Amino acid sequence: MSNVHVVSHPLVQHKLTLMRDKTVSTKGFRQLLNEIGMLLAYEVTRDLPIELIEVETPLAKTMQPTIAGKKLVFAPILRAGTGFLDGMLNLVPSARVAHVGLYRDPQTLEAVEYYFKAPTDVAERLVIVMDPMLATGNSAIAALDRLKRRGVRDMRFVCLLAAPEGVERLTNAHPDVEIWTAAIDEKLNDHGYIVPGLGDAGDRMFGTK
Ligand SMILES: O=P(O)(O)OC[C@H]1O[C@H](OP(=O)(O)OP(=O)(O)O)[C@H](O)[C@@H]1O
Ligand SMILES: O=c1cc[nH]c(=O)[nH]1
Ligand SMILES: [Mg+2]
Repeated sequence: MSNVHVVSHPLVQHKLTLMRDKTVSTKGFRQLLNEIGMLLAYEVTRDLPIELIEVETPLAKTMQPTIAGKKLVFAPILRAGTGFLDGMLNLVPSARVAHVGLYRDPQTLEAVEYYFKAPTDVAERLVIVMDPMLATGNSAIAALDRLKRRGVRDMRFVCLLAAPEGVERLTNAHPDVEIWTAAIDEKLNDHGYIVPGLGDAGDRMFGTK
């Protein structure tokens, strides 16, 4: 799957293994997600274009690299996507933020929108959409659809865990959007949960179950 980048960095893999453990505390889970967010931000920005600009050091004028091209928007899918946000903003503090409020209907597994707020110039930016879980793909597809309706043309999707079904559906629905994930797990269960997975990311982050 050429659209998909599995981030195999040992730090990411180690932290993900810790997060899967059902005995990890809410505090620990949130902290790990934040740390992995930072590492995934590093990976998803790895190929950003650079250009040379002139800088004057105390010793000489010199041409040195700086990030060129579109500015960034981070777009967490509420709620669980916000778990990545602080870590990502630590690396790119000047990024703007778009909030995409979606919940997955537990019966139909359809994504239901309840909030959307994006920077006015979002269409001119590179948008990194983030959500720890890519299960059926319904939420990710709905978020990308919504941002495309706002005119966004350049997007990347970052998650922690994906199910093969979600990767396939997202890739078919949005072949122009590349995916970064720390792992692709075995399957979805009958309730649309990723197996072995890590359970319900939002509930584990916020202690709501
Ligand atoms: O690929 P899908 O089948 O759409 O499933 C993934 C979605 O499910 C979870 O959100 P949930 O609806 O539980 O909301 P929450 O983040 O507020 O807990 C998760 O954070 C994703 O957004
Ligand atoms: O395994 C899953 C699937 C959807 N949402 C989650 O939080 N976990
Ligand atoms: Mg949830």
